Amino acid sequence: MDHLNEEALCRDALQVEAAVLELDKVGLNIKTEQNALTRRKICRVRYLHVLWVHASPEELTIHYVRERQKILQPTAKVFSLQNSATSSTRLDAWVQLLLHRAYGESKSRKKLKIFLNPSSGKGTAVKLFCKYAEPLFVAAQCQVDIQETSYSGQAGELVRAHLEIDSWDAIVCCSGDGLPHEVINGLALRNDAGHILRKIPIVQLPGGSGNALCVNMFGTTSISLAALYTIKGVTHPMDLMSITQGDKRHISFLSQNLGLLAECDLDTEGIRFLGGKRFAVGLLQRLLKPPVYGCKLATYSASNQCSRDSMGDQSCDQTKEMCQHGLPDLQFGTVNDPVPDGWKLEHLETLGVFFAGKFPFVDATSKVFPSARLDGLLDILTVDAGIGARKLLQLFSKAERGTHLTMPEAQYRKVLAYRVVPSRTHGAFSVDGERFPIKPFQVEVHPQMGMTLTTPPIVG
Ligand SMILES: Nc1ncnc2c1ncn2[C@@H]1O[C@H](COP(=O)(O)OP(=O)(O)OP(=O)(O)O)[C@@H](O)[C@H]1O
Repeated sequence: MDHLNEEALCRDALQVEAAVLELDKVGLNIKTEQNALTRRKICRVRYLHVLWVHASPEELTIHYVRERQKILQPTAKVFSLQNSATSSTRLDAWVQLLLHRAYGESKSRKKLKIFLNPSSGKGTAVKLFCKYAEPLFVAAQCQVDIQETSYSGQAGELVRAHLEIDSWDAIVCCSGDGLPHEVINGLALRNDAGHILRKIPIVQLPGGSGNALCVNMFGTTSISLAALYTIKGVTHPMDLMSITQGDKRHISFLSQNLGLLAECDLDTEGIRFLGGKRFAVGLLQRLLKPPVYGCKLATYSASNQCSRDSMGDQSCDQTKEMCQHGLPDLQFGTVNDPVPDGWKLEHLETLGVFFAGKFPFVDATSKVFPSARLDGLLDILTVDAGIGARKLLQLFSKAERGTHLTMPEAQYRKVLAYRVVPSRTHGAFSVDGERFPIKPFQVEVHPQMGMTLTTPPIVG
């Protein structure tokens, strides 16, 4: 390396013993010489994959991941600085530059509260976490506080009572969508719910059968990629919803699902070992004789009044102001109040599917709400039970790509709030994938009242 001295190197390159480390637009290039005369070997590491870097007077260590088929393997390279002429100031500046490019806007060395649900999905969440996610958090120097839940409700109790919750950079649920639902509802019971829900990102590592939060925010079902995106993720607000039923108020972040598709989820618990495939099995079992879930539907939509978009940030700011402490007041009252003026009433006597949601994907492969976004509105899909097996199958196979809305049988609405009064008293109704009783319910959106993490821009 004699031909390369420090002056000859630009600010982005660092000479260490037997190697030159260069930072270009997309990553770090480690150029090592094979022997004194011959070719150089170049190892390229994307900034996304750099987890941590630290330097002592003797050596420089770079922790990064190697990606093979969506599985990330943490690894480290150590470079001797013994005979290096590089000054410590320059070394520090280079390390800071690399860390800055590796993390961008994302906070490095996050403090993470991690809940593992041993009963999620096929029951492998804990094993998968230990094998594919934890080593990445360790290599990235995250402070992790890991808790395997012992019973349903424990994570909710803990986040409700925890005094120093403000110090967590994210709450990570290695689970299905039920545990994030539980955590959000635990936070919602705090006196400072409005502040905390808005501040602390809730993140999912895919450990269940649906894993919709992870798929929507990180675009993956790989647990190691989701762990990397948690390490490198940037904060992203999410709309939350209040659902009132009887005298209770719950918070929902994902969906409300009544009828055929809820049965495919809730009534297939016996074939849990199939993982995500149990939804498809449930659908095939019901295709020829889909259940009928007639209901009265009242909706308050963007066309009834100005849309949330045209209201700009106003409604969001109002929610912010209202909920600095506990939850905001309900704008449309509860399900026990008379239906507010100006709502549109429909009687869907032969309804088969009622599905309302806030994110495009409801599980890893079903893009039921292709136009759902952070707009303060809720998307609703209804399908009549009498459309026939062929059309039903066509509709749900198209939903994989979100192209089902071109079918006239798929009724799609965007609303600010709605109420459903089911005709039945038994059957399947789920909120964020969790079973709820079949009773009248009313839902309204709280724009940007929640927080999560999304993939950093350097994912490209
Ligand atoms: N240790 C535990 N034992 C039993 N149930 C638990 C435990 N910890 C959490 N739970 C409950 O398990 C329920 C389901 O959790 P989760 O969504 O993580 O799994 P899942 O139902 O398999 O996933 P999916 O929603 O993707 O199907 C939640 O209501 C949660 O409160």
